[in-house]
Amino acid sequence: MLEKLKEEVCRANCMLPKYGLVTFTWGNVSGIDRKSGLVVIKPSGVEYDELKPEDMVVVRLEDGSVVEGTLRPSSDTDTHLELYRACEEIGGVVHTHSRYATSWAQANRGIPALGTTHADDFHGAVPCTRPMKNEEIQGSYEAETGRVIVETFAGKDMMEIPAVLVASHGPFVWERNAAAAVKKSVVLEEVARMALYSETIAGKKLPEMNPVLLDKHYLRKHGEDAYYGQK
Ligand SMILES: O=C(CO)[C@@H](O)[C@@H](O)COP(=O)(O)O
Repeated sequence: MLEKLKEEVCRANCMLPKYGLVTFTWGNVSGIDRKSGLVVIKPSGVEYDELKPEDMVVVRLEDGSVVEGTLRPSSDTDTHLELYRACEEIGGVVHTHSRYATSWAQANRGIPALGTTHADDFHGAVPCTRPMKNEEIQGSYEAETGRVIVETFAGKDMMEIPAVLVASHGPFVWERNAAAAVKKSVVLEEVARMALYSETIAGKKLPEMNPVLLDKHYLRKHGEDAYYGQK
């Protein structure tokens, strides 16, 4: 079942250590097959260098039930599912505890858009969620995490800023497929690092960049009038 997607998702998971986004098994990638309503995700707690496509777990988008796989799915599966349910355009989701993005999350701060490196990929600051309430943490924690993310994006296009920092936790990133979501996670980590350095050099919390420059750079790469790269 979904052999190609399993291969893609397995490969995408193996990219996490390659790009320095994870320590031990602290991250997961999933991908969705919208036609069947099935999600393929990494098994929980398995070392990346041991992962094989056949180890991937297939779950139902509707209720998270496992339809194929002998291993337990990622502990963050319910958060991934909430994101897929909230936005039809999402095809892949990544969660890591990458050092710089997680540091901003632990500071309960979003990553401000300070320059064009950020604007090329994110059409504005990457937000940080509100802190979760005790009843949310004690309830269906992972699903509630997904709901708090979705709440953070109320009235916004999730594909224009395809990342969030969950307060006191870490980043979740989404894109049209699993590989693209990993690539976006690399960019997120890089802009998180740059924003930290920028504020350190300035010695203060910096204001957001000029919105005209933000639009210019974002729209060079996205939308109908994009002209970056080759046709
Ligand atoms: O948040 C954590 C650990 O605190 C998890 O995201 C991380 O270890 C990955 O877990 P899984 O191996 O995907 O279950």
